[in-house]
Amino acid sequence: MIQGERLWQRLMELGEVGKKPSGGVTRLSFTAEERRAKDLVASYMREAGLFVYEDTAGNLIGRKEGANPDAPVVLVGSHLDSVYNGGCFDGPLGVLAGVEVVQTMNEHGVVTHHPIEVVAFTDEEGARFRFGMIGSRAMAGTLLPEALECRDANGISIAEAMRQTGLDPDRLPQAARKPGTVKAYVELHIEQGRVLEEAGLPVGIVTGIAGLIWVKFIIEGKAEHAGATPMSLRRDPMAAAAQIITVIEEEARRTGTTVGTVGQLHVYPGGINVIPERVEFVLDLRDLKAEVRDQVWNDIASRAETITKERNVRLTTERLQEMAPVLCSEVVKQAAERACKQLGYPPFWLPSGAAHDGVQLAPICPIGMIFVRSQDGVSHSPAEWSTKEDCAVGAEVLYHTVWQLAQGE
Ligand SMILES: CSCC[C@H](NC(N)=O)C(=O)O
Ligand SMILES: [Mn+2]
Repeated sequence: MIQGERLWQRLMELGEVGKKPSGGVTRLSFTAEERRAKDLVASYMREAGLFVYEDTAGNLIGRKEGANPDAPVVLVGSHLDSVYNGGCFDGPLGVLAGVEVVQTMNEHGVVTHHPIEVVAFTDEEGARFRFGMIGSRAMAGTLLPEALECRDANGISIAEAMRQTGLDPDRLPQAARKPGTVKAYVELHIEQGRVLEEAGLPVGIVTGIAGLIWVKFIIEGKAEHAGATPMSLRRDPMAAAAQIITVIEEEARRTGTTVGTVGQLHVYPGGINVIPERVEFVLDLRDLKAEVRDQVWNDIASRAETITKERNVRLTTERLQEMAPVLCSEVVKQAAERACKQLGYPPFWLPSGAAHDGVQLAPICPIGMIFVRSQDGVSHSPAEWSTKEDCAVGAEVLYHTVWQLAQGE
């Protein structure tokens, strides 16, 4: 039913927006690149025969009316923003597959009981500010006004960034969906891991989404001369940071299910011949079980305290964001299972180590996800890749899943 070639062409065209000479895509929220991406996707949505609008959080939405326009809407989509130097599938595949699904329905005169809305959520990745999922948090009504004071590396707040793109942050709460107005949320996404590739399957059904915490570590010591300061007299925050990052790896490995990463580290003042005054880094810690993740965090925090006391440096930690693990709903999983069987693909269930907007929507509606195989499991990199065939299979499974959810009462 769906047109795999059209989906692929749109994916490749959108992938050029924000592409850097490195071949990676950088499309941060509330930037000119993201605006260009939204304008391009809005044009696809209009080609698909959708009513296109943006809500007050900047979420781009294309609506296909239902036989009963007052029935709760079936939401399908993902995000268009990226990490720094990312790939062209993480996010865009889910949005463009959603457009492909409703365009195919319109082209075949398919009318569903429920309206369907394709959504491109604002800032899922959290690459620009200290937390992510701004658009889906706003839609769920959980984004507090004070969160908009959070600033990026250039000191620009979310509120200012919104104003720069023509949005009024004071109106953001209007993006919240009233309880009972969303029947379900379904997202197609690349797996970003290698489980499907190991299983030799193009698609999988997501059982649950891992819960994460992002914690900023600030370690303050004493800036001194690298050559004239004996090792025994130093209060070196970099050496402490190195020891703590090694502890993070040790503690995360211990459970076999937890993952701990430090991908961002800043050194002040940053001179080759200067023992640093301050070192800052952010821990990304995740597990499918909150209690396991939190126990690992407690162990890391306790050992970090001991290390910094022994080294006579000052440790401050700041929790930037926290998301509880979320289980996908039976109603969506079963619809996806029927879709796989209908299309001749063995249903295969797997968890998501990556976080997704469905985590934010889970309190207001049933959520579910379908994964498409990632080549070598690579994501958040220019090497991120899925084949045209696998993307088409994913979109086909999404079509039959959304169709079932939008038909029933
Ligand atoms: C704001 S949390 C970051 C979300 C991001 N999601 C994906 N799919 O890469 C991640 O899992 O890193
Ligand atoms: Mn991502």
